[in-house]
Formats: sequence, structure tokens, C-alpha cells
Amino acid sequence: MKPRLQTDFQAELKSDSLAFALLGAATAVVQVRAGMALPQALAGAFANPAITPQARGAIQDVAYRAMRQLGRSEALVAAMAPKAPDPLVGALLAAALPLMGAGEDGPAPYEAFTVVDQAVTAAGAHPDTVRAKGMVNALLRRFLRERDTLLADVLQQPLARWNYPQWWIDAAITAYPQDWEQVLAAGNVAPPLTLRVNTRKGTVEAYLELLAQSGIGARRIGPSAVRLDKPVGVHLVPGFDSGLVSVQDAAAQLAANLLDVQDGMRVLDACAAPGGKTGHILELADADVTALDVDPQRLARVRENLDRLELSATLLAAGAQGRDWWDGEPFDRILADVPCTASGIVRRHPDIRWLRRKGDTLQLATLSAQILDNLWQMLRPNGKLLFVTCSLWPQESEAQAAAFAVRNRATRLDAPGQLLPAGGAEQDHDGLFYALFQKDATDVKDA
Ligand SMILES: C[S@@+](CC[C@H](N)C(=O)[O-])C[C@H]1O[C@@H](n2cnc3c(N)ncnc32)[C@H](O)[C@@H]1O
Repeated sequence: MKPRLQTDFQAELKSDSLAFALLGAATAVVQVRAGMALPQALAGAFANPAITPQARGAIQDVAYRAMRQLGRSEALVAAMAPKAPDPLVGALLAAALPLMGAGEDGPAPYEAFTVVDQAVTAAGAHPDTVRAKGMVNALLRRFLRERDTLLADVLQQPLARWNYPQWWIDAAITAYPQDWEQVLAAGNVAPPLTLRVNTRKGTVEAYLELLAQSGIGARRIGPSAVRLDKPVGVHLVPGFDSGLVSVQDAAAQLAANLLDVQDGMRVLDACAAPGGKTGHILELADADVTALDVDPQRLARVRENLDRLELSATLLAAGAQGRDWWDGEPFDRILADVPCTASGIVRRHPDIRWLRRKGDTLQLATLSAQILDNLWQMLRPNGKLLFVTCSLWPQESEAQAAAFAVRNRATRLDAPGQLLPAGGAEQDHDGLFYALFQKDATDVKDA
């Protein structure tokens, strides 16, 4: 039996070295391969008290690149290695190869020979990789020598070409026979940092001026949406800590306006955490908002975000498919940002494609249908329910919306429907789905 992988081993490497970043990222990659979400895996790597903010940034950058290129890197390793390497060795190679021009993630950020040298140093510093030091060296050097031939060979495989599992590629082709290549490619581009200006505290124009004074290039890409030319850490964003702005994708910023909340309305934000849309609703209207989420830890982040914005809501930790938390008073507006596969936000969460299984779509769509039917019963006649998912799969989005409308005799109002992920000068947003429903005033179906 193989010994347990030592993911918490503290290697004796300088924390500002690339070797340290490669090993930290490889440890995260190996845990994602075992089923853990990347942010959770990175939190483990960041728990080391000696780690500097720069080292943290470097590990995160290498790990995210590794996730976006994992299919290609694993195919390259399979093509070069006589037998499959141990998991941490494979992960170290998957962390190193994208830094050597194996992928499409922009220009290689380091000299290729530096990457080889540092990957070998990293291998030598961990008990689970030390015996493979020579193999890491030989394989990465071979890649440098035979790069073009090796790439031409592995790029024949869709997994290596697109960096998604085959079932995901098939699902994209089925759902978007015209646009599937563009959809897959959009998920492989590192996302920008998009902000939402809190219009309770200032105008978009004034905020753009503040950014200019701080030497930060930015552009307006939506009514309250400002995209920075280059992402920076949130605490370096002017006015972030004082609630002048929040981080929110431009497509997600459509929700609060579509919901059309007026002062005094009773609003339910049914799957609220971390509270991006809750905050936006409260920035736009003096409403009585209940923010519900099944996960108490995630709900704590709603509180943090609202505190930062100096706004308030009633927070409840409960499942939106149940009603034991409800006081029986109907809501004027309901936002149902239901749990989904998150296939529309893979540019932000590149680990998702490697963690999801094909069967997850149906399972999540079934839960979401229960949530939507339940919430509909809590809506006042003439009230509006906005159904949102960050999925690209019709089972979770359009087919779900159509079936819901039929089951509940809901009137469908104008809303964007499926937004495909896009990155460009004018439009830049995640792949979200919006459907808006109104309850007929004569609908007396009892709760
Ligand atoms: C897409 S996220 C919501 C994002 C949030 N609306 C925002 O804009 O920041 C979905 C949320 O649904 C929550 N969730 C999952 N299952 C749930 C359930 N059965 N009832 C209520 N919330 C649930 C998850 O914990 C997660 O926070």
C-alpha cells in the first residue's frame, strides 16, 4: 500500500522562490484531483504561518494556471512518461508545464530553464517527490527539446485541446452546436476584476476618477460595472474596505435591476451567500430583505459583506426547499439564485470542470426545481420571482425555466435568458441564466 500523501509537509524552501510556489500549487492540484475544491486546498497551503503575501499570490497564480491547463499537461506527461507518475509528481509537472509555454495562458511568465531548475528543486524538497527528481528533470527537458512535436501530437485529443473532461466537451457541443468552441475557450481565460459601484455612496464617474487618481486603469462595462485593466488584490482596490465598491461580475450585476425592487418591499434572497446580489438589492432600495442560505459558514460572509457596505438584512440559515423558517407573510420579490453546476463561471473557478461529474447536472436540477416550486408558494400575487443560475446546461437553465412556468402557470416576463460567457473590450461577463416570472393576481393556489 502506498503511504498517505503528505500534503501538510513543510518543505525547506525559500518562500519567495518559484520552487516553493510550484510545490504549494502542486499540493493544491493533487487535492483537487482527489475531489477537494481549489480554494479549500489553497487555504491549507496558506495555513503555513511563514508564508508571505507574495508567496501566497505566486502559489495561487501557479495553481490557477495549472487548473486551466490540466488536461493538456496530463496528456503531455502521459505521452512522455513510461508509466504514470505518483500523484504529487504528476501534480508538480502539471504546475510546471503551463509556465513553460505548454498552454495558451499568455506569454510564459518565467524563463523555461528556470522553471525546470525550480521544479527539480521542489521535487527534491518533498518526501513524496524526492525519488522522482531525475524523472522531473528529464521529462521537463524533453518537453523543451520536443515541444512542438509533443504539442502537435497531444492536441489531437479533445481533453488536451480544450482542457475539459470529454463529457463536458460533449455537453457543450450538444447545448451550443454553433458556439461551443467559443464557450469552452472563454472558460480558459483568466477573468478580469470587475467592480460594482455602490451608488448609495457615489457615482460611477466619481469612482472612475478616483481610480485614475490612484493610477489604476479601468473602464465602465455596465450601468454600475467597472472593469480594472489589471486585477489587484481586493484590499488594494480604492474604497473597497469602506464599501464604495464590491467585487461582482457584470452579468451578476443584472440581477438586482431585473428584480425591480421598490422601497418598503419585502424581498427574499433565497440562496444568498456570499451576498453579492443581496448587497446590490439593498444599494438600490430601502427594502426589507431576508437573506437565506443553507450553509451557515457561507451566510457569515453575507454578514461581512453587508457590514462593509453598511447595509442590513435578516439572515437565516435554512434550506430554500423547506418552509419551517418562514413566518407565512408573502414576499413581493424573490431572488432564486439556485445551486447549480457553476459551469458558466469556470473562468473564475477553473477547478470546477475537474470536480464535477456528469450526473451532477440532473441531481442539482432536481433540487433546484423543488426550491423554485417551494418559493413560488411564498410569492404575493403580482409579485415577481427572478430565477438565476450560473450554469450553461439547459437542464439547469432554459429547460428548468420552461418546465417551472408550465407547472406553476407562471407568466414569464422579459429577461436575458442564457448569457454565454464573454471576454472582450465591450462585453465581459460570466455565463449566467436569467428568467423572470410574475404571479397572476388571480392565482389563488394555496400555500
Ligand atoms: C450561486 S450561489 C449564490 C450566490 C449569491 N446569490 C450571490 O450573488 O452572492 C448558491 C448558494 O446556494 C446555497 N444553497 C445550496 N443549496 C441550498 C438550499 N437547499 N437552500 C438554500 N441555499 C442553498 C449555497 O450555499 C450557495 O451559497
